[in-house]
Amino acid sequence: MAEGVLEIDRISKRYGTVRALHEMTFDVRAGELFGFVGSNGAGKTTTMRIALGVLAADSGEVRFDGKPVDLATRRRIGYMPEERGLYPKMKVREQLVYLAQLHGMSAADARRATDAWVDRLGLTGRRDDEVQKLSLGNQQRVQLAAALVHDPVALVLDEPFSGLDPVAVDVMSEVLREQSARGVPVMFSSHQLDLVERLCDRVGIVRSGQLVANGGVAELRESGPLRLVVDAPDAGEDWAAGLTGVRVVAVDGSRTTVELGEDGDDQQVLAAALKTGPVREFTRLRPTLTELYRNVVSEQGAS
Ligand SMILES: Nc1ncnc2c1ncn2[C@@H]1O[C@H](COP(=O)(O)OP(=O)(O)OP(=O)(O)O)[C@@H](O)[C@H]1O
Repeated sequence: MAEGVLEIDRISKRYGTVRALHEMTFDVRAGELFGFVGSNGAGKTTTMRIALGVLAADSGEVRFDGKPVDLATRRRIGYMPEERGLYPKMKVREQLVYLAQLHGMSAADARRATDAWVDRLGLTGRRDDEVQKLSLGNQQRVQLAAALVHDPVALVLDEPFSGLDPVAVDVMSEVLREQSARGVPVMFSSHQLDLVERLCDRVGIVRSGQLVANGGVAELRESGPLRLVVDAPDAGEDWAAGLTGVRVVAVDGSRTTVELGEDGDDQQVLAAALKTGPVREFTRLRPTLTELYRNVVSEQGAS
């Protein structure tokens, strides 16, 4: 069982005049599913390529299990590159056996592991087909098998869910959960925030080459502003206007959604609503990951 922690420590990278990463820092712990999110060009792929040694950093260090990652360790990390990395003319089984051996497995172990993953990922009927003849979703399953076939100690996956149909998304989710349950640190990037929210133990939001939020999904949501949904059928439209620390964000018929600032008080809102007559609903809401993400991105727009 893998026990390591993958640490990304103050990684900086420039492409000419473009600052792609600036002291990017986070870690992915053993047994953790870490979702890496951020807008296009934020620096996710660059970070993952540096973690795998496909690209050199200008400064900073990547460590696994407390030690700087060297070639031998890299061979033990499962990687799914964004540009994918399969040989189109090679057959599925032949290719996976070959890749497993490149990662140091014996021929017999490579065949055994290949057959197990081919079966697990529903590729048995395709194992003697050339990769280029498979649908994109099936190619992605092969790519996942390639990342897993050598029994990796950590997994780094660049947008593994993009382009998958719902059944394939379920298979991918299940496999990633299984791997993290085995103690493998798993990080993946995605633009599908609902999926990240459902699946991940921890989420990192990257903006302009830096991590601007990092925490458990529940913890991140708790850190966001509290909203209240109040249904007061007899109240006038502006019953909540003028309450201290309260901002009205939506009015839908008799339902009003307000956001509480630091000096806002939910009990004061409830009392004000009750003064107008009956209150049919009073719900506390924390922002979803998607809403938090939008806040982070719009702060970027404002800065
Ligand atoms: N080979 C390259 N040459 C020059 N600039 C590059 C190169 N690769 C990436 N960049 C720039 O570095 C920044 C970070 O890009 P990166 O691909 O890491 O972002 P990303 O978060 O993975 O984006 P996406 O979600 O679109 O995949 C962007 O400004 C990008 O244009």
